[in-house]
Amino acid sequence: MEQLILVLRWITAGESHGPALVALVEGMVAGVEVTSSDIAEQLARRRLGYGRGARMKFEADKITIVGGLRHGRTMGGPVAVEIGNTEWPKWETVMAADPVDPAELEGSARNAPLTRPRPGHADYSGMLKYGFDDARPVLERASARETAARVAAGTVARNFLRQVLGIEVLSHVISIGASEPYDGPAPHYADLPAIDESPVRAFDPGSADLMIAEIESAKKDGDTLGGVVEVVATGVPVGLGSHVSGETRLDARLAGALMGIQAIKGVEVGDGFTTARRRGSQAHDEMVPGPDGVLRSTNRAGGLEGGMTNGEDLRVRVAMKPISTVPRALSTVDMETGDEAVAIHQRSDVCAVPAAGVVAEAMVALVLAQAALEKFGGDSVAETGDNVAAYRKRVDSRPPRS
Ligand SMILES: Cc1cc2nc3c(=O)[nH]c(=O)nc-3n(C[C@H](O)[C@H](O)[C@H](O)COP(=O)(O)O)c2cc1C
Ligand SMILES: C=C(O[C@@H]1CC(C(=O)O)=C[C@@H](OP(=O)(O)O)[C@H]1O)C(=O)O
Repeated sequence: MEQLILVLRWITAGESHGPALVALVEGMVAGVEVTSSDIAEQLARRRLGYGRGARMKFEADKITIVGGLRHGRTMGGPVAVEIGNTEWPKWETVMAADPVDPAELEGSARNAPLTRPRPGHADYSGMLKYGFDDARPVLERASARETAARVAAGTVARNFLRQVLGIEVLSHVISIGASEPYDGPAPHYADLPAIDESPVRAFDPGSADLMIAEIESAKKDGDTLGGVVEVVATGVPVGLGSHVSGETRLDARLAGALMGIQAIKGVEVGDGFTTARRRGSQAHDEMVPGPDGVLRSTNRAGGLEGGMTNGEDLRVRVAMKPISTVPRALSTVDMETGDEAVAIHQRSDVCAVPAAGVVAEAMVALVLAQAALEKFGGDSVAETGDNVAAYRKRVDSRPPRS
């Protein structure tokens, strides 16, 4: 019989303009408190942000918990969440699952084939790879609407991390476009409500003003922007991940999950690229004995050494490229005629960096929850919690104190 290894896994399904998205989380222990309002709250955070397009204003995220929860707690089976697209009635014909009469598709711009691929989006490569004459089936799944499902899945992980390990995950925007990057201290979880209040999800109001000015200027010019977001996880125990192989290194797993977010083009762990320019004496986080164990005065490593967490706060940054549906449309080639053309540009976000931060939190939470379940095992919050407590006791006693 095939061996089943059930550590945490997640998957999403659904299209941007289909009836719904679905998120499935398998391998979560029983007893984690999760409610539909917890998921709704996280989804609402993803919709925030100055620079998002028209769709975010009129579309609501309609949640249905399909399985895995009873009376606000996980039961140990897969958690399935459906997020309805409230725009669906407008797309019922063009996105119908069953065959439609071609006559029904005629006469509506919405139903016309999309043959002018957007540089920077998945349209061109997807049309060639999958053999489509129309970019619709490619963009429907490439669209970052899918990130709503990831945030729903991430809510299960973040609730587990909070309840069993006391880990909190937050994010804040470092820069948008060419705005001067924020370089002050990393925020704490208690700062998250203020960050979410900021129209660009920035920690520092001065940096926020610069980001807003960038967005306004890009919008006026019919242009789009990317930016940089930092994710911070606090309360992380030492020893998640492993040094023993490339695929078990937690930095590699975090980078893979974060690069899997639409439009993310770079991941930096701790001071990353800045550290590459430093001398060793200025690059690492020296250790001194403290009353409760080893102390570090800096956290340039972002809480990761040798592919393992080192007990400091985890800090990772992602670089998002500018939105590829540029209103001042880019040059492309019409795939039907071979002629010069301008790319599809009906509507779009100008900048989705603040939302990408919430998605990045979800991915970090899922990877941390997976690493924690691998390390601590268990089938219930109580059992995993006991394992965590025993491990914490063991590591807290080292080194010996005088
Ligand atoms: C939260 C979020 C919102 C996005 N909104 C848009 C959008 O409105 N228009 C667009 O063209 N791309 C948008 N994108 C980016 C595209 O999904 C992305 O560029 C596309 O999938 C190709 O990215 P890739 O090169 O990383 O695969 C968004 C990305 C994220 C993370
Ligand atoms: C719908 C969401 O993001 C969408 C992501 C997206 C893209 O190409 O990635 C394109 C836009 O959709 P549309 O082309 O329908 O206007 C965004 O609104 C969402 O985040 O919920």
